[in-house]
Amino acid sequence: MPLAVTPGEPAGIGPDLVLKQAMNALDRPMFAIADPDLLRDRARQLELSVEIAEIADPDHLTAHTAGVLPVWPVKLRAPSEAGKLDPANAPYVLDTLDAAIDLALNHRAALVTGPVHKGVINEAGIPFTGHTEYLEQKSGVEQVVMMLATEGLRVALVTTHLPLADVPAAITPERLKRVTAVLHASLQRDFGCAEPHILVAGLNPHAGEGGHLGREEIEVIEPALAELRALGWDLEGPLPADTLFQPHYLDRADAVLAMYHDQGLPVLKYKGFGAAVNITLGLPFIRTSVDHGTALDLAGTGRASDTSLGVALRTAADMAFYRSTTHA
Ligand SMILES: NC(=O)c1ccc[n+]([C@@H]2O[C@H](COP(=O)([O-])OP(=O)(O)OC[C@H]3O[C@@H](n4cnc5c(N)ncnc54)[C@H](O)[C@@H]3O)[C@@H](O)[C@H]2O)c1
Ligand SMILES: N[C@H](C(=O)O)[C@H](O)COP(=O)(O)O
Repeated sequence: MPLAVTPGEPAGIGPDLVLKQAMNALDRPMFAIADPDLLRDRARQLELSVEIAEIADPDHLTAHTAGVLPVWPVKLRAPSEAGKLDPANAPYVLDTLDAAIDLALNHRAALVTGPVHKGVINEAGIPFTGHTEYLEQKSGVEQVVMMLATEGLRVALVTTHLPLADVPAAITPERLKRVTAVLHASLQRDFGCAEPHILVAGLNPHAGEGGHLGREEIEVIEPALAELRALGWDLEGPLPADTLFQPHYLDRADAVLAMYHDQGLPVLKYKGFGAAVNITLGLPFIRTSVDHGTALDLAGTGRASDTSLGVALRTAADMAFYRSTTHA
């Protein structure tokens, strides 16, 4: 199965990184879903000699040729300049995603996404909080989970892109159980963890300090974990988030479940920014992504690092291989 790559925001670094990766010898075929002229222009700007080869069908792609980027064409809505956002191209970004989702749902590709600019999509009048939520909605599954991974650490999130003030109310026993179930199943299915050991963070400082610094641990998290432990699952917590990210806990853990975005991701990115991958668990197809944003300051300069895109491509390829060999 080939890897379908959406470069994301056309004014960002996504197109640069896909072109850079196309120069490499990749062990699985890759194609971009994008405007071929955007990629030709960006290749010229970066002085990268990549041949843009338009395709009508990704099914015949059997191997990657270094220096050639097959492209499933989707037209820009307006001319795009590196570093300059234009809300007119927000629908283009979603067009590329929709084309990719359609292919992935039909088992014709695994999806690897470049960074989109959530703000400019909203400025265009389109409500959009992130790929994760968009993919959940488009594929009709009840619950997906955002997990970022780097060497030695996996961090999954109970809540994703929502204002901090809305986080406590969003952490319900039902959500916690659904998210933990998706994480548990994915660790078994895709990462070879037969009996996943999951560290669960508390929500409040010191995991609520016995109820003196917040009651969500006592009233929501502990009862939900007790129900899941009755299934035989190896869940440790709720643990104070400030002390759980240390070898004493991490050495025997398969993943950390953080309650919200900025509880878990700063630690993960401090450890592995540029060498991490964002994986959406619970979809009916494989989706990985980069660990960074659109970096408008670097678009078209050649100074953006493509290492995280490399990790995202390898992770998607490894997951596809693992699933094909384990018939998962
Ligand atoms: N996968 C995604 O779609 C994704 C992920 C994160 C952020 N975003 C979006 O990106 C936009 C900008 O976000 P931000 O400014 O917080 O984060 P950012 O990752 O774009 O930039 C943060 C800093 O890291 C640097 N940087 C980022 N990627 C780099 C790379 N590949 N090589 C070298 N340096 C790099 C940037 O130059 C900047 O200094 C926001 O709209 C955000 O929502 C998208
Ligand atoms: N939360 C992600 C991160 O910090 O890297 C990022 O915003 C991308 O999220 P989506 O994959 O949902 O767009």
